[in-house]
Amino acid sequence: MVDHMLRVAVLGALGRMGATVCDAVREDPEVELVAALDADDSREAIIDAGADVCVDFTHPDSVRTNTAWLLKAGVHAVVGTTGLTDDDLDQLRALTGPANAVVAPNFAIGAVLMMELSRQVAAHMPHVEIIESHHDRKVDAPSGTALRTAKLIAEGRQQAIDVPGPDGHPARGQVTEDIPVHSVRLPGLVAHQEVVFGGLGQTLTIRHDSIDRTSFMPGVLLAVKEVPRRPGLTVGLEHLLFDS
Ligand SMILES: NC(=O)c1ccc[n+]([C@@H]2O[C@H](COP(=O)([O-])OP(=O)(O)OC[C@H]3O[C@@H](n4cnc5c(N)ncnc54)[C@H](O)[C@@H]3O)[C@@H](O)[C@H]2O)c1
Ligand SMILES: O=C(O)C1=N[C@H](C(=O)O)CCC1
Repeated sequence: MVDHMLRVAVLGALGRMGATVCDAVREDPEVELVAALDADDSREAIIDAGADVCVDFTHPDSVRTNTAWLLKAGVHAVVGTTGLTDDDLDQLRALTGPANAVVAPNFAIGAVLMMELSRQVAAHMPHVEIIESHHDRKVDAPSGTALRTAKLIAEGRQQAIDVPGPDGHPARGQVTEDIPVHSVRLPGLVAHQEVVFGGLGQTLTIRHDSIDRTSFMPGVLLAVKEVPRRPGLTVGLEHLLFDS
């Protein structure tokens, strides 16, 4: 357990999210920014700075090795970068022990609620498609949030009586967990998602919009403060919000 002000490092500090996280950490009196690193910097600086926790908002290609390195080095990891597969998560889980990790595809509280509500609705309205819309500099599609939403909806659908049959979904988005996901990439957008359910003579749409990257900061700071006391790997911010 940490008995001093929590020392925080940020990987990806020059990026859109990393720079916003650095500002948020600097403004929070309970935590201290001790290292702000980007692609050209050595990760050893995290150790040299005595960081307790490192936040990763880098790139889907680097997040696996960054997180494995942090856990082996005994630094708690808060990971917002998308692209980790279930196999990656299993491998990272096996590396926890010296340190813990919280991985979340979306740190916005509203997005977490959108995903949880979608899981609940899917038990009653299993016919569903996802439309996710992001800024045009985003490197991955579908978004991590959409993939996680599909996984949670698949869990919810297991409670449903009227499960949709395998009708193919021809050429309509990328099908994941038997759910078509449509990805829109446009300048002017930040991060948005609609989960559209259809039933007999009715639809239900759950929509979340991040209109500014500050929307993710309360969730990131919560994870930074919680990760030292959450043993192992925690996937999804909902566990920090809803689990006792
Ligand atoms: N979980 C969430 O709430 C959430 C929110 C927004 C974005 N994201 C995800 O965060 C990631 C980053 O998004 P962004 O918009 O900030 O991207 P970005 O391209 O603006 O920033 C990424 C930064 O990481 C740096 N970088 C790349 N490899 C690195 C490495 N090995 N070590 C250190 N720095 C490295 C880049 O130089 C860049 O400055 C994406 O995967 C995105 O999907 C997640
Ligand atoms: O801007 C991004 O990139 C975002 N990525 C996450 C995702 O892929 O779900 C979260 C929202 C913003």
